[in-house]
Amino acid sequence: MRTLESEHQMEKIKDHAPHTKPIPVTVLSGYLGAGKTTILNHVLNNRQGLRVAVIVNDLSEVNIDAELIRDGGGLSRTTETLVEMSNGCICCTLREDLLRETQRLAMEGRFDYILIESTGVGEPVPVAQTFTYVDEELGIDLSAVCRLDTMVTVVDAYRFWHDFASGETLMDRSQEAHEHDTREVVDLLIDQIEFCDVLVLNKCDLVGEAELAHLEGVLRKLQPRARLIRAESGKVNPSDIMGTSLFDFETASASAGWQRELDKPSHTPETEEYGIGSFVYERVRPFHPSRLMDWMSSWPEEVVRAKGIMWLATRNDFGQSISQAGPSIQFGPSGYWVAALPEAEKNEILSEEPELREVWHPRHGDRINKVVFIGIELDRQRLTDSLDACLLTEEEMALDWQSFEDDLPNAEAV
Ligand SMILES: Nc1nc2c(ncn2[C@@H]2O[C@H](COP(=O)(O)OP(=O)(O)OP(=O)(O)O)[C@@H](O)[C@H]2O)c(=O)[nH]1
Repeated sequence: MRTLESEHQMEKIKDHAPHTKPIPVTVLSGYLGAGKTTILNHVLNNRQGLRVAVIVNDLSEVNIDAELIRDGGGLSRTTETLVEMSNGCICCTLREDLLRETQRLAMEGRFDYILIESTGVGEPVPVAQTFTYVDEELGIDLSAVCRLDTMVTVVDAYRFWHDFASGETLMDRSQEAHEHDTREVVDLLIDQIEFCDVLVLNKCDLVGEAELAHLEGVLRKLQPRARLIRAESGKVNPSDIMGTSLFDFETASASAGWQRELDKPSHTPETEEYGIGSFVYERVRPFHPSRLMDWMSSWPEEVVRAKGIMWLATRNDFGQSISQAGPSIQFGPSGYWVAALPEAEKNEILSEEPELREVWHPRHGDRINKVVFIGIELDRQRLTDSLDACLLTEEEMALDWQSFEDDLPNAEAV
């Protein structure tokens, strides 16, 4: 059944007359060594006659993955193309090259499909954006010649928790994309997981069933929309990652587990598989900066991911963004509260946004603490109580809020 469906899907791709219809594109992301090249080779060896062009991006000068694909025997030398993009990352320094090369391949008119392997330290959002906007400077509109079909993220089932908890930066591992790259490994893992249509959990041969099921539960919570596929040695059905038509920029941008949780009208707790749960902390009262700082420095270990907006008494005009994944915590100003804007501007926004009017507080406007916590065996009551203890007390509410000590980070957070 699956094979027939899969053949049908691949036939449908071939039916796209390459000269008239935009060529579908799949992008493979995933941290270094997760198995992207292995999957690519497997798919190329099982591509059922599709004419595929491949773009392989490598940070180093020598494009090892390109060599592996050439040696993997998946591509026919005469009819297919392997484009190597080395010495940079297609999500930043080589973005222009990606635009030009993809356009060139699409316009050649001899391919049914384009497969792109991103570097392990690449972020999927900017790569996907490349397909959705018109580059005025270069005069390239990729959407006219190709169509982003599927964003795939490969996760290494064996290394995941190790990388997640390592607390290391890419620089610590000499894996930085450029000299000012200060990203943490865990933030990259999360960015890749939260923005995709298909999650391939690879290297399942190296992990026991119970651990796999648990990891799947966590991934589903972090990314509820994506299709989740287990794989060993990159063996996925090509139709799982090609011709799915799953990609849509806006949908993908709103598909992270925390986002979905925030967007829900009510936050009733759901049944928890393997103890993996989430909840939203919501209070219309500002935090005391030094108590919040103490709270953050002993961050509860059971929280895997937290994201949201915080209201700090000492920064009454700006909402503060909080984004945590494992040991990485990013905190800083994210934008003006509407309530802090000049009267005319505030009224204009309020007249245009009925949803905002609905939640508007008579005294504090849109100022609020709203944070999603995703974790394992979360003790909601304890978390709630400990956060409540960081809010201003009745007495403090009547004091001058600027008099409180504030040593929290003040740089813009992600
Ligand atoms: N045990 C096991 N090893 C695997 C599996 N998939 C891939 N590997 C091995 O893992 C290593 C890394 O695989 P690659 O496919 O090169 O990973 P990648 O994501 O392309 O790596 P980078 O290009 O460095 O980002 C290779 O030695 C593969 O043979 C798997 O499912 N199980």
